[in-house]
Amino acid sequence: MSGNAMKLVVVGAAGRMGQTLIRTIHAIEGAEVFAAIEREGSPFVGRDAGELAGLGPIGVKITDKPLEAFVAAEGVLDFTAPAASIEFSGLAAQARIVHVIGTTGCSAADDEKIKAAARHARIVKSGNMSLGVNLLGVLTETAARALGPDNWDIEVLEMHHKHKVDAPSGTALLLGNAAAKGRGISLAENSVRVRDGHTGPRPAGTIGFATLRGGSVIGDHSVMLAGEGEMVTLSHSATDRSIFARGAVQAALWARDKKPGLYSMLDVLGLN
Ligand SMILES: NC(=O)C1=CN([C@@H]2O[C@H](COP(=O)(O)OP(=O)(O)OC[C@H]3O[C@@H](n4cnc5c(N)ncnc54)[C@H](OP(=O)(O)O)[C@@H]3O)[C@@H](O)[C@H]2O)C=CC1
Ligand SMILES: O=C(O)C1=N[C@H](C(=O)O)C[C@H](O)C1
Repeated sequence: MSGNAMKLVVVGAAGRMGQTLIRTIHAIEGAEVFAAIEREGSPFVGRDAGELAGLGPIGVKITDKPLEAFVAAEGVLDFTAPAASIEFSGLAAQARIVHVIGTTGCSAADDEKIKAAARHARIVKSGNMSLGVNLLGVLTETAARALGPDNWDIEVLEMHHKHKVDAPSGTALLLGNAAAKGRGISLAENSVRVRDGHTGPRPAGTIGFATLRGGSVIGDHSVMLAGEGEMVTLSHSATDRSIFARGAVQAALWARDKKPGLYSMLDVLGLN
């Protein structure tokens, strides 16, 4: 670890992404696991974060005191749940630090609160922190713009592990938004999120979503552009959660010298 290593707090440190983040930060020269947080009453409070993540002890005990950790740190990596991420964004604003939010399933009202916190915190939020998916978003926007709505129908298909609690996935919505941007329309006004029973024919110009859940799938996404007699499919398959963790650390390092504001992974990766 270098003397200038960025001091990072991992919230939700015992979760699937929390443990992956601990391992990833530990392996990166320019970053340091400064603190690890779980909720009050969690059985993991008091445990060594490295030991829990399979690294062996790293001398960082999991606590339930986020503000104490934030005021002495430079950034927080947050893959938890919407209510928790809103609370953490307020604390990151108080501490004037970087807040990287990977949490999905936030409502429009949640996003407004995060935007308000970004007046004082440097927040990077994305439904997917991987380079591959963000490139897929750019390709989706280009394809949607080139093919147009008259003869091409767009469907976004995703599959995740059986523990996932939100649908469609944050990535599916990111890709749907990219398609909508390519077409110059609003996703909220043109999406079909559920189909069941006698649905009637497909409304022209809509963007459809289909959700599959099962097993241990880390995250598979396809954007299908279906035309008359042909189909273009753009896909991404995640085979290791470290792709999200590496992206989150890259986002924190990128935001270290930025002004307060709300940024996306497209800003971090220079794809905007
Ligand atoms: N943007 C991206 O690239 C990615 C986003 N994600 C998203 O990240 C989120 C987490 O996913 P995953 O790791 O699989 O989920 P997990 O359920 O495995 O982990 C979430 C962790 O956060 C903890 N937590 C919840 N609330 C709080 C709180 N108030 N304070 C402290 N800790 C809290 C949970 O504790 P407890 O169990 O006690 O509730 C749990 O340990 C999801 O929204 C998922 O969609 C996942 C991968 C990539
Ligand atoms: O919950 C997950 O696991 C994942 N969530 C993110 C999403 O909702 O898109 C990103 C990734 O696909 C894994």
